[in-house]
Amino acid sequence: MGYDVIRLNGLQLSALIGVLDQEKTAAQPLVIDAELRLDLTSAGQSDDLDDTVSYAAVADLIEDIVTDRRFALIEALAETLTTAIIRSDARIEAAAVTVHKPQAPLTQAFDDVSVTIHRTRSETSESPALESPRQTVSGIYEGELVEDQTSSVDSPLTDDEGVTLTTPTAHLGHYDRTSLAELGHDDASVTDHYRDPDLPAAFPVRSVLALGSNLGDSWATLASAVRALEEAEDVVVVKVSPTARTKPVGGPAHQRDFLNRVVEIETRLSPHGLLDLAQRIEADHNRVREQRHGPRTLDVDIVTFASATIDSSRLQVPHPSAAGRAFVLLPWSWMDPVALLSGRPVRELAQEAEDYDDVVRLET
Ligand SMILES: Nc1ncnc2c1ncn2[C@@H]1O[C@H](COP(=O)(O)OP(=O)(O)OP(=O)(O)O)[C@@H](O)[C@H]1O
Ligand SMILES: Nc1nc2c(c(=O)[nH]1)N=C(CO)CN2
Repeated sequence: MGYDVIRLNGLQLSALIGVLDQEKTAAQPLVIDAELRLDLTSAGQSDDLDDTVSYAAVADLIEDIVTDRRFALIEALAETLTTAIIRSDARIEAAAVTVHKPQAPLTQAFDDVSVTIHRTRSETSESPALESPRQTVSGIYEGELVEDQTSSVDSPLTDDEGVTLTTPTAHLGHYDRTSLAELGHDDASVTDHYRDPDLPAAFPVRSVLALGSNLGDSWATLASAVRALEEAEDVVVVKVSPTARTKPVGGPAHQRDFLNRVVEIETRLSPHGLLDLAQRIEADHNRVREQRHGPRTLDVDIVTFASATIDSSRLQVPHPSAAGRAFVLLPWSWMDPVALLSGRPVRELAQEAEDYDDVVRLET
């Protein structure tokens, strides 16, 4: 599938929206942009409206929500619109909505203020995979941060009474920009934190891992590696990509095709702690390193770790080769159609990768 998008830009509406009293009684203009990601191949070929999502229907949906509901924050409106758009049609894989508030009550002259929310279908809480981490967010983001930070550094995660938590999901919250902004932490401070790759995370962070296998029963090995991640302490598996059959990139000739998958996790492990876990899982699956890029029962690479850039003797993040490997990028984009790597859409990077045509999706 290509990188297909329907865009509706500059939809002009007015609404009662804002935190200030004056905004609760007088409507003000809003401008809304919406971007929908879906496969437009059949519409492009059939020229039939039934094969696509009508932008007019999207405009009506947005207008209904803006008119019928009241929000204090443009974040909340953008979130509601994004989720509603994705749920309005099963073919929409992801959506992004920007809400501009050009007459926001600021004392300074300004051009525009806006918020953009990106969501994939799996993030709109229809997916059970995301529900457990999201349910646990409040404990971490509503005032327990300081205790969490100190206790997470060198002791197992504990609850309020100091009892060790037994379920891996119980202590992990959803990490996103809004939560950090609310706490006065921006991405830069999070990135700084990981400049010491041995420091465990103060926040549960998202990390993307790439799995590959071309020796033994690769299908079973990848399934077992995902299980090992699910069972690992301090890790919650959030999403798992479909499996790809891929031609070997580099390494000796006449290797078998690989099976590749990508997994998104949330973790409080340090970057080096996560690398140790990845290497333990490789070792448990009889990984023997013989040749660079040679056949392997299991390879587990860390592709990203929050927004960190890490360059230690053992670990480079983002993984230095990931941006050019369709065998990583394509499964990642199937799992998360709006994923970014170093600011670039993963789907675009995949299309530019030399091995793009050598990747076959095996599952829906
Ligand atoms: N992001 C990363 N993820 C995993 N290993 C990494 C990463 N960055 C550096 N390394 C280091 O790379 C070393 C070699 O890893 P490995 O044997 O898996 O390489 P490879 O699979 O042959 O090649 P590639 O790293 O290109 O996939 C590991 O011992 C590890 O310390
Ligand atoms: N198709 C494919 N090619 C590779 C892979 C892999 O996982 N899939 N891993 C490599 C080294 O990690 C080298 N080459």
